[in-house]
Amino acid sequence: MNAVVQLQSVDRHFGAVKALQGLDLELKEGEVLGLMGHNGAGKSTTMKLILGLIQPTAGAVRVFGHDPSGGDSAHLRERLGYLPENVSFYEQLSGREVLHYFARLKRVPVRRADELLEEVGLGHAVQRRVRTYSKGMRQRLGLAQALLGQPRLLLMDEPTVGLDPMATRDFYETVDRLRGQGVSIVLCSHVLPGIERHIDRAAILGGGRLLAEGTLDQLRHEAGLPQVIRVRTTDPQGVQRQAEGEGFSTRAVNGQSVELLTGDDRKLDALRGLLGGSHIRDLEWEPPTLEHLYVHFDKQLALREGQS
Ligand SMILES: Nc1ncnc2c1ncn2[C@@H]1O[C@H](COP(=O)(O)OP(=O)(O)OP(=O)(O)O)[C@@H](O)[C@H]1O
Repeated sequence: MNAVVQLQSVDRHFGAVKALQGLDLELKEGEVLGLMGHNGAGKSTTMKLILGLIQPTAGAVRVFGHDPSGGDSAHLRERLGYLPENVSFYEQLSGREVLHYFARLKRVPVRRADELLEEVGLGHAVQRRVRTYSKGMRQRLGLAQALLGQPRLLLMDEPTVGLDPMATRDFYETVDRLRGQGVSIVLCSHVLPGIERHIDRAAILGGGRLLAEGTLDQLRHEAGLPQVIRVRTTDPQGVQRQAEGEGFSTRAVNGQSVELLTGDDRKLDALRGLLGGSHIRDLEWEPPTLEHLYVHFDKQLALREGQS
């Protein structure tokens, strides 16, 4: 698979501020990357570098094999869709007028703009002025704008902020569909609710550096966080005794449930031991979520900074 985006040893300084230091990042065709990080971690700077809006202080940025701020930038932008964090439009125009305007800029037939307005669920409000739109409606209009022109690379900053649960679900369906069509996507955020199933890899930035990067499984492996098996039981003390006898850590929860903590290597042993008992009424297994992993890697950064 070809690399659509490639950042090699990228530094970006703003005066004394080292916004990015030695960043290596790659995105392949049809891949969805979640770019995570705390406020000021360097996410927007990374997006701006990929968009060619700014240049690296050191290192190289390549998008479809070209320098995004070089001579091919106009051509590259036709293959790019961007949803900025704070979408703002001409307030006096209607939703349709706004999207027609962007369609002309991107040389896309306005008919496509009308279809997109329907697809993002704004069909009923196309004639209304944007200044009457709610936050979620503006976000939907931003999405439609980003999707104009069938981009092959989509960069989205906090795409689900302001969207209600149905719109969030629709958004992820769109992400899945585009991924199926080979579009490469960067979803940039702190941590987005429900994002796990829709990304191939996550990259966690902190203090301008890449703290961790990989599939969810790779990140779980690297973090080595315990998996939690929560058991509802008629005999919590008995379950705790047995599990601890087998070498697992446990904790009691609300007198009816027990949580058993296990590493990935002993997960099946733990489950077998529990299912062999007769007092189990229900069982839930909770592997570390992306949010747990994010907190873990971010804490490690804080610890390192505390030590230095
Ligand atoms: N134009 C600029 N001038 C000076 N400093 C800047 C500029 N742009 C970004 N920075 C600094 O670079 C660092 C990274 O900023 P960036 O906007 O990339 O973070 P972010 O991860 O997108 O944060 P947030 O989640 O708050 O949007 C911050 O310390 C920020 O203050």
